[in-house]
Amino acid sequence: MAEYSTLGSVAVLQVNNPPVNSFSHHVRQALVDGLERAQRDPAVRSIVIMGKGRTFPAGADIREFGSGAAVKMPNLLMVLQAVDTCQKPVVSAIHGTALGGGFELALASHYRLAVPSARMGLPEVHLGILPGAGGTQRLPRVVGVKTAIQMITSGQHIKAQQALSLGIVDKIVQGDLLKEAVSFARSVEGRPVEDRRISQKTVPEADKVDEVVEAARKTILRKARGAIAPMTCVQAIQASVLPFEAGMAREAELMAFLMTSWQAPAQQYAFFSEREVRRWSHPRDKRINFKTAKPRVVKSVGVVGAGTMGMGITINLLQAGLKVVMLEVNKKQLDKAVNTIKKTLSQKSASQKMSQLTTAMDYSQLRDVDIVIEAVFENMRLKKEVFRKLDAVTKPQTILASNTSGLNIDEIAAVTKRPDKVVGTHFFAPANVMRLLENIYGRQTSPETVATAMQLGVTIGKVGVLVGNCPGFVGNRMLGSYTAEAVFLLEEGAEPQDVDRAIEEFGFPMGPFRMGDLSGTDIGWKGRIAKGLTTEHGPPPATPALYRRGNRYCPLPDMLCMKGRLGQKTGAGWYRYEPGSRTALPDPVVLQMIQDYRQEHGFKKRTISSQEIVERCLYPLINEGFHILDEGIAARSLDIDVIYLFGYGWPRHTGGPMYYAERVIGLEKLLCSLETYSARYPDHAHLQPSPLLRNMVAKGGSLAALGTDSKL
Ligand SMILES: C/C=C(\C)C(=O)SCCNC(=O)CCNC(=O)[C@H](O)C(C)(C)COP(=O)(O)OP(=O)(O)OC[C@H]1O[C@@H](n2cnc3c(N)ncnc32)[C@H](O)[C@@H]1OP(=O)(O)O
Repeated sequence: MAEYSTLGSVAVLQVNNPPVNSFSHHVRQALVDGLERAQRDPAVRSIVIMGKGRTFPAGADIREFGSGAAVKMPNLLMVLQAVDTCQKPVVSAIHGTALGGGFELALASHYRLAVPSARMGLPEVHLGILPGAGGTQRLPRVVGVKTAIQMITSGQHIKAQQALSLGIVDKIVQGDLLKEAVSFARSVEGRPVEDRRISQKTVPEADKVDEVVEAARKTILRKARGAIAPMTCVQAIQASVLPFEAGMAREAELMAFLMTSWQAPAQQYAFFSEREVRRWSHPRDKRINFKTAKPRVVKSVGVVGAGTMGMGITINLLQAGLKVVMLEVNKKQLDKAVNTIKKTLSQKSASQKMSQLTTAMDYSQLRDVDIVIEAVFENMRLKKEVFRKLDAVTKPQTILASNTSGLNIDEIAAVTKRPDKVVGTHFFAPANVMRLLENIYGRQTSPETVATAMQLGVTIGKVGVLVGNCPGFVGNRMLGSYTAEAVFLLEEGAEPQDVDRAIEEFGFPMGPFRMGDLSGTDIGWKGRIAKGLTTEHGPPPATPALYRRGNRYCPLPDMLCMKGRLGQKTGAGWYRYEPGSRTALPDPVVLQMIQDYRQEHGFKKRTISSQEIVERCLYPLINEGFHILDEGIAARSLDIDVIYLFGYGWPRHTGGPMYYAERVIGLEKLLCSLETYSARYPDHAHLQPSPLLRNMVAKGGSLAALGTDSKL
């Protein structure tokens, strides 16, 4: 609701709809009623609108989308029209986050005040829609088309000070917002409101709009990678040079197009899933969950290993205000890491944050920390050695976490006397940037330990997802079938750039080969050597070239590594790189290597369509997701989707692999395609449809229902 009160001549409307004061139907109704009441009351000469509790309205109620409540009158447009055309000055007083419809409400007001900590913006693009309550028409009238495009297509929030510089906010107020707003409202009483109406202004430099739009188009199309909302936002902004009513009509038309697209619900699903993962449960025992398990307090963290991952994790922990003891046995590496950490932390807070960091070369210095995150090389023997030492030196309550990307947590835990306090915390590189934290539940991990790892994720600003223990966990296990199929495509006739192009056109920031070059082609190679699938000098003795342990195997990635082509770091991998450049250039040497290989093994080169590339790479990945759900490694399909959205660059506008499978491809079609491909390639095991997928197609049922139905 919106609470109505008066303070002398000022009517105050306070939106009260926790947690974020969104514009649910009852709020819209209360605002319209409040405005009418204020208009009617001769004693009222000005109106203040603000939010109660933590924030100014953060936009429309996204939970209403697609339901009757969203279209129930009055809609938001009517509320904003009432504000804009009000005869008495309306002042929006902003604190917290004025987002989406909330920011649009502020723009429809005649004056805007903000506290210094306030932030504002139009993030609708992240929900697959556009600011459809006049945001695409009013914002350019204040800041110009170029800035409006930047703000609306990025969805970024800006701070109060920047809003002031851009002319969005009239004044930044210190102290009590209500008091300040009421006093400001009094000061503008009696002044004409006509020239305060943004809707009646014209767009600055309107004659240059086509030029600006054209310049923005290329960048936006490249960045959007298949998402339709960003460019549709631009089209709406372009219409802001028309008379206001005509621009609003165009905005409404484009909004209707986006609202009815398949991408909007996918992005709204992504929004809620990102938050839903916080309500975790044990994948196989739903009685153990975020409500029943209590985390331990974590104030200090040990990090073992000062390589790329250890360094990134340390930065992340320091940024969150935690005390860190970073252990590295190699002094040179330790010094290098400290320098990099210092440089990476923001200038403003570097010295304060660095004072929270202790470096160590001796394990005994980790004795008092609350949790240790091991981030040494991905090698079981080494990890076991580290865990034995940690178990010996740390206090009994200390939780021991491994940043393994796929090794067996139970095997690591077994070398300690506290397997209940061992957990997997899989960070993604760069660890101080990537939002995903895949937490792994071992067989003996206690609920308290899991709750602590999940809470630590929240503390350090990660999106934490809890999964069970299996090789590669969820993310890398699914990725395995994707990369395997990508190299099989090379055998048949595709070139690395064909595969990458198709996957990037689908929406990934990078295809598998460019990604391989970035992370280092030797990472997978070392893993295959460790598993005995290959050696540093070629296939193990007496191994058929194209098979390992009965499974189809493509040795092309091993051959690449044997040539010393380890990716960007060696200037050559699947592509070549000019010195100092990260641009992947197709390399005749690699193409020849692939061609020779095809000839040697009797593969006949054929042209492979982008559609086949996408299906062959992504369908097995999704299929593995069904296996994972079936085995209870992930509790819900949304957990898998969030892992892929936040850790693997899966395009957000498709909702994530499992959402995409069910809502966009359709399970029946997915099954049919997998059956077709597996009939064509009977020895590609990952193309064999999962029993769960077959079952769901045969019996019906949704992935969402699967997540909420406890298997126990
Ligand atoms: C047409 C369309 C129009 C006019 C629009 O306005 S579209 C909506 C535009 N606004 C947004 O996209 C804002 C979305 N919300 C956020 O960015 C953040 O929630 C926040 C910055 C406002 C607050 O962040 P934080 O403090 O981290 O809190 P959470 O993100 O965890 O959110 C708390 C709970 O509130 C729910 N929520 C948030 N925004 C909305 C909303 N607009 N409608 C409905 N519900 C919303 C969110 O899901 C959390 O719920 P729980 O998970 O706690 O149940």
